[in-house]
Formats: sequence, structure tokens, C-alpha cells
Amino acid sequence: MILMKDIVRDDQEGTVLRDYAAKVSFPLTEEEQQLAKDLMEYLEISQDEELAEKYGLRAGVGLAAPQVNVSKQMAAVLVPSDDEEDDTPIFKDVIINPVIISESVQMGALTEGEGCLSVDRDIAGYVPRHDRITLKYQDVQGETHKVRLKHYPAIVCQHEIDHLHGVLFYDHINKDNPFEAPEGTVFFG
Ligand SMILES: O=CN(O)C[C@@H](CC1CCCC1)C(=O)N1NCCC[C@H]1C(=O)Nc1ccccn1
Ligand code: NI
Repeated sequence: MILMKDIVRDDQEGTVLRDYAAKVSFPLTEEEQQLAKDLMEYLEISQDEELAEKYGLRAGVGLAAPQVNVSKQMAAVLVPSDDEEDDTPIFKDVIINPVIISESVQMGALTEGEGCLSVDRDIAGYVPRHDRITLKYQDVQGETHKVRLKHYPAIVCQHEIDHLHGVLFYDHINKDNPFEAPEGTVFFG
């Protein structure tokens, strides 16, 4: 299983965190299938308070292969339900070779800014992303999916796809005014 010690940090030398990850071919190798399982298992365990405590995990809603130093286009996303009546996750899948095929002009950003399991410091500022996206990706079986996402799940998937391109959240923060955001940006969270 993936532990915090397996997650590479942006201040470490010689990691693949800033590389453009390689596309994944199908069928997945045994190793790639195990990686997909491990990435999603990290998110599941980290979102269970007791297990997160037991294994010392920071709770996460996404985890990309480059964060465990594997430069492949694969990321697990687990956006939990925001409805206490129904605990079905808003979005849960391992997205492989993801491509954003369309995106809203309108931007969205988390009111609190963003963090990253690969960044051990708080960096203040808005991270403007597209509020709505249409995402095309392959799942572990190689099936192609086309999903439309908006608000928080769209933010999470853009954060993960950035990792596959060697981009970190703070690359998007306006240097002159961190709390600057484009006209019409939707804030939430
Ligand atoms: O690339 C992937 N990462 O770096 C893990 C990140 C991904 C999110 C950051 C902003 C959008 C995607 C992550 O999840 N976090 N960032 C650092 C600490 C907090 C944690 C988080 O937001 N946790 C959370 C939120 C809601 C419910 C449960 N847990
Ligand atoms: Ni991250």
C-alpha cells in the first residue's frame, strides 16, 4: 500500500514530479494494474478517519502516478459525496491518458486556495481553473469515457491532470496578486 513516505515532494531532487508523464498503453501490465489499485486504495483509506490515523495518511481526493514517482498518465480521483443522505461519491475512477476536450470560458477556484500532497507548505492564493470541463479518459479496462464535470470535481481532475504534465497548483497563482482571479470566476468550497 502507498504511505506518505512513498509520495515525492516538490522540494526533493531527482523526482519525476516536473516531467511530462508518458501515455499508458493497453492492456495494462500487472504492475500498472497494481499501481491503479494502490492509488485508489490510498484515497479510500485516507478518507477513512480511523484508517488515515492508523497509517498516518493525509486525506486526499486525488493522487497521480508522478506523485509516487511513476511518470505515467494515470491518476486516481475520489470525490466524496457532499450529501449526507447518500454516500455515493460524486466522482470515483482511475483516469488514464486523460484529455480535456472542452472547457468553459468561466473560471472556478476554491475559496481556500489549493494544497497538494506533494507540497509540504501552505501557499496562499487563488488557483483559477475552468469551472466546467468535458474530460475524455480510459479506465483500467481500456474503456473510453467522456464525462462532463463542474465545480469541485472539475477542479480536482484539473489538479490531477496538471500532475501528469509536470504542473503544480502554485504555478497558476498570480505572482503580483495571489488573490487575483479572472473576471467572473466562480468561488466555492
Ligand atoms: O494531486 C493530488 N493531491 O495533491 C491531493 C490533493 C488534491 C486536491 C487539492 C485541491 C484540488 C484537488 C488533496 O486532496 N489535498 N491537498 C492537500 C491537503 C488536503 C487534500 C484535500 O483536499 N483532501 C480532502 C478534501 C476533501 C475531502 C477529503 N480530503
Ligand atoms: Ni497534487
